[in-house]
Amino acid sequence: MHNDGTISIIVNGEHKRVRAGQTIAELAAEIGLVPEKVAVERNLEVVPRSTLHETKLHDGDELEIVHFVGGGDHGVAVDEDRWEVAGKRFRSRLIVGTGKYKDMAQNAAAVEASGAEIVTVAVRRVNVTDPKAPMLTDYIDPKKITYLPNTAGCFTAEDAIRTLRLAREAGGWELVKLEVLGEARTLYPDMVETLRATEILAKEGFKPMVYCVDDPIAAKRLEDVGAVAIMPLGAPIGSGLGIQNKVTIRLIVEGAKVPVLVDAGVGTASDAAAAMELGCDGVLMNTAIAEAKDPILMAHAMRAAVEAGRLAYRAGRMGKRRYADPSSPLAGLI
Ligand SMILES: CC(=O)[C@@H](O)[C@H](O)COP(=O)(O)O
Repeated sequence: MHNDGTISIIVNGEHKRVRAGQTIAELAAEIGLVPEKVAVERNLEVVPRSTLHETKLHDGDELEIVHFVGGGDHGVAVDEDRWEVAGKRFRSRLIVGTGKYKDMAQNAAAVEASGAEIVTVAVRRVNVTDPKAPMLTDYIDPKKITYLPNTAGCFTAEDAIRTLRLAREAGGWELVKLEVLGEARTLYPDMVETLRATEILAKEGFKPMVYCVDDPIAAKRLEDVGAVAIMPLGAPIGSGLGIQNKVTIRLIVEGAKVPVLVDAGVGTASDAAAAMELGCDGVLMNTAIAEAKDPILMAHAMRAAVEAGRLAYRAGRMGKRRYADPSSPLAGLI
């Protein structure tokens, strides 16, 4: 015991001074736990819960005190997790497309089920400005959902820039998704044209999120010329093949100072989870939801997968081993 009437103990690995004669229940309450809902080990021995109110602490005790399952709040701070692009914050890390759906109503229902806060719209194909024709904005409220105009179908920098200038004139959009395709067969991005367009658009005040190859050096160049997000393909657009090169996606994530979102090629929920487990900030997809047998159910699945992948990334996966390792230690078996 110390001169001031306290004793030294270790609680959950941390040194602590407490009043001599204090009970374990009092200590639990002091550290914010409900004594009736804790499990306690003292000096590696389990302390029965029924005795916590009378068991006094001794100098040098080492305690492990935790809320037992069902007793405490094991919730994870999912809701506090946000990502940010060009100064805008979002909770959902899933961006969905607006092509290939049966109709706009089905598209809207899928967006709702996905929990997405951003939809991307091919401004050359989808009507968002002519009130005389069916408008997507009648189904997906632009006050609640951020519209991200994209340049789908553009094969030159000039084409893409012209499309986005028109979009800005019509709807005021500055946060845009740039894609400049190299050829119709593979729909691979033309990186020379993409870099050129990114630089011009950024100088004109646009905030381009840029579809690109899964190449860490190209990603750096894009960032240098003003891309506000890097969007490497997981696999060719509409292929549903899943992430073909996890190594390069991881390298892009490690090197980027702006958000990285896998764009294109996701086929099913595990592909989306894999992208998030690599540390991507989000995933953009269209075909996997729109062409599922039940697009609304798939939108739910994608939402869950993106959230699960993100949680797993934050949690930090265990290391891989070459050989088995027993789940219950074998040492000390009788
Ligand atoms: C780059 C591009 O066009 C993508 O936004 C595409 O629309 C999505 O690709 P998936 O249809 O493969 O999800």
